[in-house]
Amino acid sequence: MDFSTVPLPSGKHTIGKLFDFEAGHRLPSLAPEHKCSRQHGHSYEVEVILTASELEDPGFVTDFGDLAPFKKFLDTELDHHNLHEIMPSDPTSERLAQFLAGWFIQNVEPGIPGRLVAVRVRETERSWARFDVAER
Ligand SMILES: Nc1nc2c(c(=O)[nH]1)N=C([C@H](O)[C@H](O)COP(=O)(O)OP(=O)(O)OP(=O)(O)O)CN2
Ligand SMILES: [Zn+2]
Repeated sequence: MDFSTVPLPSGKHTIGKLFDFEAGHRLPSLAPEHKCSRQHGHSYEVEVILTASELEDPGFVTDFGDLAPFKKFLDTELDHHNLHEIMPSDPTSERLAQFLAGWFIQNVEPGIPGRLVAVRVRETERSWARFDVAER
């Protein structure tokens, strides 16, 4: 069969990569009777989502392997830490997603062709928050 005539539609490529870490937190701004005001921990899952206007050889938005500095940051600075050491205000999933987007843009983006679109943070199997980076 000849597949050379299959048309390639115009559109945008998006990639994502999942990371995880374990950390403790509490949300002190909540009422004392709220369970999340007490110290507790989560197995956090973080997904970074990237796009690029054009693919780099051999057809990547960004080589998944080039996201290794983000994994190193999570492993050394967040894994088995208390998130209050890192974030000044209540470390909700929403704020954590925004903070991680900022760190990624500052420290990983300059060395890769892709641009960060969003960061999704999952605290539990059923709860997640996503921060969408504004158009740049
Ligand atoms: N919008 C948000 N709401 C809540 C956050 C948050 O970051 N953003 N965080 C919490 C707590 O951290 C809590 O640990 C997680 O909440 P919840 O989903 O209620 O956790 P459970 O697994 O215990 O949920 P159940 O459905 O009750 O089992 C609270 N809210
Ligand atoms: Zn929590």
